[in-house]
Amino acid sequence: MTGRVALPVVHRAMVASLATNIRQGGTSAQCWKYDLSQDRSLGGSVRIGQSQGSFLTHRSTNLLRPAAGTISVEQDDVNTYLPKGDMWSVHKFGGTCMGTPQRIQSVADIVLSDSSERKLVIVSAMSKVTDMMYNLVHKAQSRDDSYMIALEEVFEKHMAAAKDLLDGEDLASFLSQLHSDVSSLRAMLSAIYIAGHATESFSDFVVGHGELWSAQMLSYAIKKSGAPCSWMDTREVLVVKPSGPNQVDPDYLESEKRLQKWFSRQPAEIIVATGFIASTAENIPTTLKRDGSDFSAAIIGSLVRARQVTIWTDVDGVFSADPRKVSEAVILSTLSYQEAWEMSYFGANVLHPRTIIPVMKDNIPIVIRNMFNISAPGTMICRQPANDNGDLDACVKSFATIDNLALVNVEGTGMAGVPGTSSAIFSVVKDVGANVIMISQASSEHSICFAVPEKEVAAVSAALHVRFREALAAGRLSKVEVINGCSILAVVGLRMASTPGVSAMLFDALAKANINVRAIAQGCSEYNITVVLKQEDCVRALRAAHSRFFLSKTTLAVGIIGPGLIGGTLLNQLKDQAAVLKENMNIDLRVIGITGSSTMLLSDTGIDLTQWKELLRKEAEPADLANFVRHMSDNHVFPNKVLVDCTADTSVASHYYDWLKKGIHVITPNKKANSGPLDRYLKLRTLQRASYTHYFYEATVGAGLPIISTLRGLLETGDKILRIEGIFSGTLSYIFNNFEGTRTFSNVVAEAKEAGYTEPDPRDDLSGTDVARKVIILARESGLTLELSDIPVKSLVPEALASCSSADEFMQKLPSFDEDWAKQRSEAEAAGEVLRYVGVVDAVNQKGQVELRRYKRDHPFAQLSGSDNIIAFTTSRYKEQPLIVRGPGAGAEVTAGGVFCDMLRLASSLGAPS
Ligand SMILES: NC(=O)c1ccc[n+]([C@@H]2O[C@H](COP(=O)([O-])OP(=O)(O)OC[C@H]3O[C@@H](n4cnc5c(N)ncnc54)[C@H](O)[C@@H]3O)[C@@H](O)[C@H]2O)c1
Ligand SMILES: N[C@@H](CCO)C(=O)O
Ligand code: NA
Repeated sequence: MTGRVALPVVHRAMVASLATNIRQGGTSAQCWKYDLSQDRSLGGSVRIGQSQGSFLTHRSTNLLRPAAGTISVEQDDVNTYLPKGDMWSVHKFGGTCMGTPQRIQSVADIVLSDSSERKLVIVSAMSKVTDMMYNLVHKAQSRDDSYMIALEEVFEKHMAAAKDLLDGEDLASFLSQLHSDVSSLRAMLSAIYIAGHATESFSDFVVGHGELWSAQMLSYAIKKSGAPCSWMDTREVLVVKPSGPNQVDPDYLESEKRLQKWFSRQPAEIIVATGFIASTAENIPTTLKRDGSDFSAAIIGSLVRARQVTIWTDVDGVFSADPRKVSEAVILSTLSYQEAWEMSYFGANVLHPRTIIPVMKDNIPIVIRNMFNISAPGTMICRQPANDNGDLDACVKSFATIDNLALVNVEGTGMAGVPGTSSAIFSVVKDVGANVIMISQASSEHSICFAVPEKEVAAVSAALHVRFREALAAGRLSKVEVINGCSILAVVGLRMASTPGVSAMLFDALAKANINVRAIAQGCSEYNITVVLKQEDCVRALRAAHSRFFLSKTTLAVGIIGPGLIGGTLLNQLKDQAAVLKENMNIDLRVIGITGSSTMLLSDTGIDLTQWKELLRKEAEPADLANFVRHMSDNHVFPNKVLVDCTADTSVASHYYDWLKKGIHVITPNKKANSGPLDRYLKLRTLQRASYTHYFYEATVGAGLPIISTLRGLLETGDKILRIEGIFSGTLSYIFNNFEGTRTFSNVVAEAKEAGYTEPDPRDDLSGTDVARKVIILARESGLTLELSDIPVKSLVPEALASCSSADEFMQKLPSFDEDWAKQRSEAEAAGEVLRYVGVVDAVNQKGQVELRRYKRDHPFAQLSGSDNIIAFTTSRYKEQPLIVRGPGAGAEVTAGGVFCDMLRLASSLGAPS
């Protein structure tokens, strides 16, 4: 029948009515109507009747016009049109995603939430079903009649899932299909049982049912929401031909034709298609073999020129390294096809390279996403990711390892310049059926080395010895050597090509981790650098290399010694602030060790600071400072390490020199090193000045107050220090600020101890030693070469108590001296004065002094409160009026804050943003 339709200028609606006319004439042109009226990217030609009518889409006006005059439409010739291009989004859901009725419902929800105009959804069988189906075949052909029970289980599983998921007519029609499929399977299996043999196509026929059922269930689940959805048995569409053992090639032309035809019958907006299965050109059911469903998705994505193919799985995307080996591994946002390809070779759980080919030729991006964590954006695999920022470290995308390899080294002077040696070697390897994983030959041609799986190396070596017996005997070859126990570390990144310095960074990281490289290979494509090393070094190498490229350069591995009042407070401050620092300043602080005097806690990647106290109690090991330091220096994951000494211990302080020598930075509020023997101090400072390893100690004087940094600032800018004078003891400041006649002296001392101002032993404060240490520290910082013993100190510890064996005993006995103190105080008060304990650095006369003085009530030193320190710097520039720093100079929070500040100073000297 012929219809005649005039189309001078046709708007979309007109095309719809044209299609209606055709349909009324008896042609099934639904899809044509559908496409023409909705498809913005439509173009090309439609053969209608005798004449060739070209419909051109005018993209800006949405007008369709026939290229020439009037078109006669003849029903038989109406070509259906499969829309292609931007509007198609292809999704693939694997077995795990289809594991339960609830998950199938979630899959339906994900599909429905995709706003693409058209969606093609490829599904695998419900999880475990493919194995169950193979097992049916296996049982039947082994004449094990329990295949019948196993078939019943398959039936039950799908019936139960369908009953959970569907209802009403949908359920009824699915179950009736399931019944009928199971009957034919029963017949097929019985035939296999009788024959005792299943051909590949019989087996493929049986196995493919898992996908048929899951696709139908999902399409019903989607339809429930009212969305137009059809399901597709891809055996009607996908045509493949065998191309090797366990491998098939798609026949794109034939598949496309069949897809067109299929679509003309069922032009739904959403199509759920079976993954994994296909048919031969002769319509015999077959499968796409390994990774079949991903492959189906890629082929179909290419057939419809999809906008994107999304592979849904149960991981957030592709990691930069195996996260079981590298806890720092990150999800990559993009990968090029080549990179994905390289990585899949190295066993990264990406995609089979074959899967990438169909989409790669059309530049269709593949996105790998986690169906159980929809908020994760996943990894996009596309042509050339656009996130290049020009950084060296951005050139490397990922790291992978292969274990259980052996290197074979064929060496000898007779190889150089002799064509055919390598051909002879590798034909031997081929003949024993071994797989060569990498090859390296230096240009001197004296040796060829290659890696094979360890289990194949004995055969390879034996065959080489036979083949080269004469050459070995004649000395032309000196040896055929096998090195067992090797691993490969592969570094993958498209942009390594043409970026100088990448391999230097890699090898530097390996060298710093003290890892010996046995062999190296880099193809001239430069996508991959392969390094062979000892298997036992492999994970360490992987971590060291990964951290070099992926960790922020201002990542600091921190070891805390002495988690007492200050150390503990610091740990809590780090816990609260770490995330902010990382987010805002890219400073990544990881506490990888905490040691007290009896126990220590170690971690390779970072201790959970929300529970450091518990962990230190429960999971700690006996403290051992040498092991603790070894743990820090042996860690090659982190680019920088710092030990923070929060003890008051002299022996801990005596190690700073060695630590700095090892390249470990040191930060401390402990005064012992800087106020200890002068020669040691000078040696330490000389080393500090000569190296790029840092030593910071701001909290040793005035706790968190900027005393050391102020002094440094003055000196470094050329100012001359004349005198530093002040109240340097938080404890003694507190005591004399509060000893006003209302409480006894010993009570006030106890309060200061309680408030955390005192040294672990308050006698260190009362004796003036603590102040003397601070005076020495500032004096030495100003260039004076004084020993602690050079400072005359007025001790406030009653002579009788100096020999108390403990701080507790001292505190208990202190009240007996309260009367003396009360007397001193009243005498001062009577004179309108207060008692203040002061320290002085007299730079002009090169000396220091610590004493208890009386000051008039209106003197600045008399105005302090709490644990205030006040330090006055008189210098050439600040001569008339000294520069004064004042504020709380003791206490847990301010001191820990001062130590923390030093850590950030360190980070900033390592390059953190300001
Ligand atoms: N408290 C303050 O206001 C203040 C102010 C500035 C500086 N500081 C200095 O801070 C340091 C710590 O003071 P604190 O008040 O926290 O003392 P603390 O006694 O509360 O803590 C010291 C911790 O170090 C541990 N320790 C001692 N020797 C050790 C060793 N060899 N190995 C490992 N751990 C060891 C102790 O067990 C204790 O847990 C001292 O050097 C002190 O001078 C304190
Ligand atoms: N015990 C010291 C701590 C600060 O170094 C003081 O009281 O000042
Ligand atoms: Na300070």
